[in-house]
Amino acid sequence: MEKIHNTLRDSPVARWTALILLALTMFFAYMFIDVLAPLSTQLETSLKWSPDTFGAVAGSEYFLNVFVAFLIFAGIILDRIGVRRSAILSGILMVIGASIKLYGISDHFNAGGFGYDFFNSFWTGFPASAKVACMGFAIFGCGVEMAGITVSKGIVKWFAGKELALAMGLEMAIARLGVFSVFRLSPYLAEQGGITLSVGVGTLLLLIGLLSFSVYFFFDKKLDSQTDSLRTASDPEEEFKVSDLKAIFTSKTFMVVAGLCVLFYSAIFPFQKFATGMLESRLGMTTVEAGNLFSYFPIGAMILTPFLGWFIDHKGKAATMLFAGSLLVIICHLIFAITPVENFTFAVALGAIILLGISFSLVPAALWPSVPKLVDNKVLGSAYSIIFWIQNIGLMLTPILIGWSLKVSNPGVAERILAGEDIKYNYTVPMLIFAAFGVAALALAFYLKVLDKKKGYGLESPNIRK
Ligand SMILES: N[C@@H](Cc1c[nH]cn1)C(=O)NCC(=O)O
Repeated sequence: MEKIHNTLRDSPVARWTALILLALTMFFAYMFIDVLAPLSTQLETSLKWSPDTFGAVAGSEYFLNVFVAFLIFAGIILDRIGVRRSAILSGILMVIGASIKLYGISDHFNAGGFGYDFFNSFWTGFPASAKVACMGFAIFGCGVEMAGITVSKGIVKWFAGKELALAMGLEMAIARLGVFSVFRLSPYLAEQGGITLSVGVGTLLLLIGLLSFSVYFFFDKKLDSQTDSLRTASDPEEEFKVSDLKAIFTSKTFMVVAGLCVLFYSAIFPFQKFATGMLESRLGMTTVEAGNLFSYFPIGAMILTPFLGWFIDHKGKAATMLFAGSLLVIICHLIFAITPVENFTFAVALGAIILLGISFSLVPAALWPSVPKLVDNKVLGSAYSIIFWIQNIGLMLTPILIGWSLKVSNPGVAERILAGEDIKYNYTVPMLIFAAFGVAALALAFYLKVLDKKKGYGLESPNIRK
């Protein structure tokens, strides 16, 4: 049979190359998200960032997305201007935000450089370095979340009806590799040239990411021109209208998925920021050792996610995976929270980290490819942006809550560390809070299974139809 109607997405080489270009930027973006995560101890001694300051900086990534609702606009922008332009815009935002954060923690700024006096003149309990870092991280956060929804819509554009979940799984695997790399690299770089070197390298890598998005731009343009020329007058592309968003907000199932997403991810991403400190404290390790141990978490997720993506493409069972992943997150956080000191060995910690890695494969592999089953393609960018927006509320508040709970459940410890004493925080209360998020996510995962069975969304069905 002669093949007609071929576009670039029908060529495996072209669509996998497009995926690699998108994923490479996300690799660098995820590195930057956690570049300070393994350095909480150094930040406390060198820049006087107490746990609540550290938590606030971690949460600041989401400030503009949540309060200015940038993510909602980002979804509308994406649905209006398309994947390639949205990718470039998000890449530029990431580079600008990262550069501001780098300036805030730099020796130059903290030795009285431009703007220091101003940022040091108000709310003196919060260091000037942290204020500028928050500003930069908030702008970076707009970029990274916009990039996240853009990449998701981009993958659907290239892989719908093909290896969609596998492609999404691979993109996430590459992002997890970024987290693994930064947990290894950041403490090492900080040891060699200080925290500025770690953040400086992270910023430079984001520039390379922007370059990768720029190359993707041309692939996307070519695909669009081919798709447009194949489109017939009787089959015009459906125009996006803001009023279409009503269907998303009024879908109960969509809201359950969004709720599950915010609860699950609140037990994961904010935990990444505190995990190194927790392991240092519970196992009496150095920062480098704790960073190395925790790096098995993203590696576990990296290995498993594409396989689970393949499984969902061919066999389905996404809703069951969401349930299993939520259950595992509870077990792991409870292990960290309540295992007695004498039983909390390296092996126990490693086992819990690997289990958490499995959980972090099950939920993302199942969640993101399920969204196109719940909404129309013309509002897909907005659907991802609304889920990310709801997720960002949790990701913003949780590190603040955890930093605060760590401080109040350890009265006087921050002051004694600042005075030079070598003592550690007790992480029981923060870890119980993380476990509680898991319990709530499990309840929603169960409800989602019930809804799917009743309404037949096909969440348990394979993506590839034979
Ligand atoms: N919100 C995005 C991107 C992100 C990563 N860390 C903080 N924000 C997201 O959740 N992506 C999905 C994933 O599983 O990485």
